[in-house]
Amino acid sequence: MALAAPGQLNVEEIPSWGSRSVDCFEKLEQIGEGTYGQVFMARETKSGEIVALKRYEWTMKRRGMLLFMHHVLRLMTNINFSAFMQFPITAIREIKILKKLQHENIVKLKEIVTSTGPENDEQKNQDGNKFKGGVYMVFEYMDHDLTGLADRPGLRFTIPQIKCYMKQLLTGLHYCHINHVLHRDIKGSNLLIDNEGKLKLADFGLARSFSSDHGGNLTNRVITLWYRPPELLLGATMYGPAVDMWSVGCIFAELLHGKPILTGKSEPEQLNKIFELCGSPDENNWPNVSETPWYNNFRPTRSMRRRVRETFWNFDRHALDLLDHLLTLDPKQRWTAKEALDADYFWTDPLPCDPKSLPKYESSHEFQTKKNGSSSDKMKNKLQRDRNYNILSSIPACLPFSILGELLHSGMDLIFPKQCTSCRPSRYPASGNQSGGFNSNRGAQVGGYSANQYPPQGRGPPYAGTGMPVPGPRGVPSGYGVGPPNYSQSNQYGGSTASRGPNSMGSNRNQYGGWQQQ
Ligand SMILES: Nc1ncnc2c1ncn2[C@@H]1O[C@H](COP(=O)(O)OP(=O)(O)OP(=O)(O)O)[C@@H](O)[C@H]1O
Repeated sequence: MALAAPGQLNVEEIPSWGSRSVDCFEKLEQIGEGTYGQVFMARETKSGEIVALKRYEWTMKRRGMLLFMHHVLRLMTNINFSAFMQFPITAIREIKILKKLQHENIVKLKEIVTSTGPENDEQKNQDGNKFKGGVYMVFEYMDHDLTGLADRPGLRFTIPQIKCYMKQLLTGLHYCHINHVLHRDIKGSNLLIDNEGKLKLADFGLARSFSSDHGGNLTNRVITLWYRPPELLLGATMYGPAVDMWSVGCIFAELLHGKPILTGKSEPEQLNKIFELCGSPDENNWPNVSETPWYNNFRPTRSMRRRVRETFWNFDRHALDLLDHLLTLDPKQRWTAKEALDADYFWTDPLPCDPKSLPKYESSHEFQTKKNGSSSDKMKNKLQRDRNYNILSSIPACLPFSILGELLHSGMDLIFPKQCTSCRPSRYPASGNQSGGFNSNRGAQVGGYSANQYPPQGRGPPYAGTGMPVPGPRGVPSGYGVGPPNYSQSNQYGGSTASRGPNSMGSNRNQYGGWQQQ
């Protein structure tokens, strides 16, 4: 059998997904810890190809439910799961959606492999009812995630580099949105980057399909708190791609500012921080906001004015313009991915750099950078807290049927066109120069990035009116209710010269890599 070239696992030669054992791979190192299991760097023994294995382990005590899930799985993924029926819903979603999405800015799911049976006799004797073993999703290996990369001591992102990453993020997201998929968990640790400078969206465990005529009833407790838009925090259950665009705005500001900008520790606090920065919502800046389910519970008692431009006065005008349109309270007025890609920011000097010109770093994932910074016990506890905070960890216990309903619905309205072609010590400080045209100069302008941590993912307990505390977001001091956020005014990089010259990410402003629009 011919050896697979890197990036080309022998998927075609594999009879069917799920039929191979994980023993075909040699485990090298743990690189991630997610809600349901770990992520490992591994080598396929035959081909030598390096991949990432995301392991799902789930036990289910009730056989009826198990059989039901098996049926659902078969219906939704066309994969025969008979050998490994214990499987979380988030994984079903991820597989189903990733099988359909094929794009250079979306991580490639290559195969699914299994490990059947109990892991050891002790476990087996403890509870004979449990179904043990695991299911592993085999992904192309990516050297970094954005959070891990940005956490590297001394690493500075330049403005062309930030533009390059942002452009790829928007490109991948645009592809998702035109294919009616909402990601619903855009954050740094879900943006994978390889040593070729390619950025890819990952972790589609919370993703779902949508249609424009969708009647609503989507869950509003999705998206990691710091990146969650105001409409979800106000209880909206009818929403669209704009939710992802808010997260993009948060990431963009974070890249330039040097640290996360909206770091609430609870949903009410998060809303308060949003209002302090973006102003209080009213019928003028957000028509029909008063109709959002929790508006009366959370509407600010005092009027606050929008302070985005004055807070980030040190960003250049094009960056500010883009940020202003992304961090727009009203989801209907928020820029789409396409509008953002058309923004002057990406078409003026310094232009986005060529991804290939980016430096090659040693592998860095959030899990590893955190592990290096803390004892392994602390790390375990922290990761456990994060997991507890993730709504998905509670699905089997309290929300199976509602989520399943949503899942089934998503199975019905998933619409794909026939041919879809279409970041802590002090990060990114200011230095260097700017260059125009095709920009391979990474030493140009830079933003700032400094110590802070991401919050745990997802949806916490109900919080209506109470400000119910949720597990803390990784060591962020509370600023709740004590006035505007304390943004440092650093890393100015203004003075762009307008230029529509050739762009390393594509020369025509309105052409995004051969996508099929719909
Ligand atoms: N293909 C990959 N290549 C390299 N690293 C990866 C890959 N996929 C995931 N990782 C690493 O593993 C981490 C966790 O992966 P992922 O977010 O998919 O798991 P998860 O269980 O959904 O996590 P969470 O519950 O935090 O959302 C990522 O942040 C990344 O560092």
